[in-house]
Amino acid sequence: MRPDTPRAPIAGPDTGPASPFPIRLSGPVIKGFGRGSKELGIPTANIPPDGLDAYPSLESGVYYGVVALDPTRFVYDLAAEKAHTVDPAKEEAEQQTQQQSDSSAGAVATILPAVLSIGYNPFYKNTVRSVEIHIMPPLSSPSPTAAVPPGDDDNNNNNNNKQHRRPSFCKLPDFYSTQLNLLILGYIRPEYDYVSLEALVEDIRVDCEVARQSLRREAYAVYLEGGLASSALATGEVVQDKRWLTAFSATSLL
Ligand SMILES: Cc1cc2nc3c(=O)[nH]c(=O)nc-3n(C[C@H](O)[C@H](O)[C@H](O)COP(=O)(O)O)c2cc1C
Ligand SMILES: Nc1ncnc2c1ncn2[C@@H]1O[C@H](COP(=O)(O)OP(=O)(O)O)[C@@H](O)[C@H]1O
Ligand SMILES: [Mg+2]
Repeated sequence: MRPDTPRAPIAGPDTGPASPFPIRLSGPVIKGFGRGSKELGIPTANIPPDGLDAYPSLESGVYYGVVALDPTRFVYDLAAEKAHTVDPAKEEAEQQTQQQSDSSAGAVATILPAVLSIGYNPFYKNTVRSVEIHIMPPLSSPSPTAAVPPGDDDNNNNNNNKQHRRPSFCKLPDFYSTQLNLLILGYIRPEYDYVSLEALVEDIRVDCEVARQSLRREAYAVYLEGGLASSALATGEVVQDKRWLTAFSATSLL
């Protein structure tokens, strides 16, 4: 059960990802148990856990990192702060008629911050291990999971309703079967069982904020979109990791 202790606002060393991080994981987005969006209001993109075989001592728990999705299937427009999916069949037809496509011709993947859980979801007592990734808006956008200051709670204004506003989480258009690349950069906490669904949701909300604050540090921000620009911490290894993160083979169109 979750211990009744306060949460640290940042996780992992300030100097940047320490061994075994960064860990590269990749796979198509698969179906989970269908609880994330429906029960918790927190969609999680599940990928097969096979890639973890290379890290047999990696413990179950909550981690933060950065993700990219195959841009021939899913486009996140940073300037417009909007996302849309691409229908591969339509794209192919357009390419055959030599028309220029706005979305996928030479499209480059956008890197976004993420928080993820690896394990058996003790609250739900799963018997199979899952890797579930919640993608967040860029750090330059307002955080949907920021704590609501006391008094700003809509449901508590002007009446005696004791109900608190449920936190909102980032919701994107569905991108099942799209190839997802993930770099895990740090560990946040173990997975717990909870006294209630609300307590689980609140801890995941805090995980999102811990991940965002942790990724804001220079040695982690270099992994994000535009993060290499002026940093002395942008080493050759970081460049290689980002190249891997945003590389998608043409076969993922099939
Ligand atoms: C950041 C994060 C932290 C999580 N922490 C826990 C946890 O401590 N205990 C738990 O049982 N499940 C945890 N979960 C998993 C949720 O219970 C899970 O996302 C939900 O069951 C949805 O599963 P589904 O994708 O199969 O629908 C966490 C998920 C995320 C994204
Ligand atoms: N911010 C987000 N992070 C991850 N997945 C998202 C997000 N927004 C929408 N999705 C979509 O929601 C799906 C996951 O929803 P979820 O309720 O967890 O279903 P499942 O149990 O099938 O994983 C993802 O596969 C993806 O298509
Ligand atoms: Mg899921």
